[in-house]
Amino acid sequence: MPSKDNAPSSVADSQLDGGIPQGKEPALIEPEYEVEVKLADMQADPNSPLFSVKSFEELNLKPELLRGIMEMNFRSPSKIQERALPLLLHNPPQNMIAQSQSGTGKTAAFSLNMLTRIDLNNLAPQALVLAPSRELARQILGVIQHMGQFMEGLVVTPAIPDPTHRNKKFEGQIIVGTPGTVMDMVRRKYIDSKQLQILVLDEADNMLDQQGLGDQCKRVKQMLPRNIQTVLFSATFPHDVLDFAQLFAPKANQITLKHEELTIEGIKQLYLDCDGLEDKFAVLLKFYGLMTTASSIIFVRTRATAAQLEHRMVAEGHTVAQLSGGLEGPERDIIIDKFRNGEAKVLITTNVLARGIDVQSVTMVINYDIPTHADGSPDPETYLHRIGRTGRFGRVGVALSFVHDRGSWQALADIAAHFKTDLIAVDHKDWDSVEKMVKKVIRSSRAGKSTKDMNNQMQMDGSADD
Ligand SMILES: Nc1ncnc2c1ncn2[C@@H]1O[C@H](COP(=O)(O)OP(=O)(O)OP(=O)(O)O)[C@@H](O)[C@H]1O
Repeated sequence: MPSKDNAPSSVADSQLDGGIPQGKEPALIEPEYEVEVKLADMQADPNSPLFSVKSFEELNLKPELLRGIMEMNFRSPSKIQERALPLLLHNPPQNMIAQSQSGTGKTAAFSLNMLTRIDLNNLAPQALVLAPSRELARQILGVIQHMGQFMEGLVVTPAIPDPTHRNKKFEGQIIVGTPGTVMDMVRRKYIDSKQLQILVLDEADNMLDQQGLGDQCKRVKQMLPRNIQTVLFSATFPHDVLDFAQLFAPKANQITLKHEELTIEGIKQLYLDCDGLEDKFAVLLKFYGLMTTASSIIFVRTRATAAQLEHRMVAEGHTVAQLSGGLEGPERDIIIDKFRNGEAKVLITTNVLARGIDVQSVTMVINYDIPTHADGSPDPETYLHRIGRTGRFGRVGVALSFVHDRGSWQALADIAAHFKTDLIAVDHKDWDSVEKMVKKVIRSSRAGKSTKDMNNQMQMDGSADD
């Protein structure tokens, strides 16, 4: 990010001005990144071919599970799947702490391990997944069901707040839930924990955060069998949380990312400098005048801002949906489902949906408020998770952050410095170039262009094409 005194470079100057050819839809290619593998067994060689696979077939999966993967159109494992799966599936089961960029297929990695290890003839819970939001828990449940669709007898059960599921046992080989509900249900013996063999924490750094869900997750774990295989996945593991993660999942095999590999090259990170709060809203409206068809998520800091923004945007004639923790569960389910199926194109939300949500049509993430911790300091992890709602599995996407005063500008500059990335300034006095850029990314995304296709094309074609 340039200093505030430097004249901002307009989007017209940016890389985004390459022309994208229309043509056949290519297979998506994961962005390049390196992972570091540290094995619990110090004698073993982490680079041994035993601990990496290049195809799903090499994993000796059950045929019906392999069929499920093919049905999902997964042609080959992603990098995290290549490295994590042999370690997860190895016997005797070992704990794992694994980090990989957003949208690179962590869900499939931990789901395949569970689907491989469960006994379908036994309806007692054998694997438990904890996720930080009901939306993410429901999404993970959907992935497991999709992947296991040919496994006869498979039952996957949600454990999220549900008024229709009172005083009933939770049956099913795999339970996916949020920590509060799971803690309550295990304690009251509605979830029988005796035969649980696997515990997965998705978004593990968030789940182990001592200021937030850490206490609940710790209590759940204390009620589970001692030798349970504990699997922790996230795109981010700040150092202090990693220390606690190592206590939570002792002797774990570890897969980590280099710090500078954290941001995804397919997500074009831009920012817009506004003249105060009212101007910020006016610029947002103007921006949405350009954005007619693509799906986007607008992140704000508080529930009150989410509701207010919804109200004001609707009054201006925009069709938007709003989801925050203030709404009841079933209402939240309706809203996210509407967004997933494209009925609502714009979703205004808080950090409740910052993590994990996978809606491939999202081409744009807007940080209307820059993410900060409760004490007001910048929150780079949340920034990374928020922008990771676009650019999924090698797709292209745009993350646009609004700054409106010295404080928000500094917070964004600190976040950019943290990830050693440059943010490109959008000149909102030059709406023509903004419009061109937005349309180009939307078009590439719709055509299923991968990051590589787009970057290659940009190198070949330096000038604007429309
Ligand atoms: N091997 C694969 N081949 C093709 N697509 C895949 C493969 N693995 C996963 N995907 C797809 O990639 C997308 C992102 O996967 P997933 O939601 O698991 O990402 P993630 O790493 O958990 O991201 P986040 O950190 O945001 O939670 C999904 O739509 C999924 O279907």
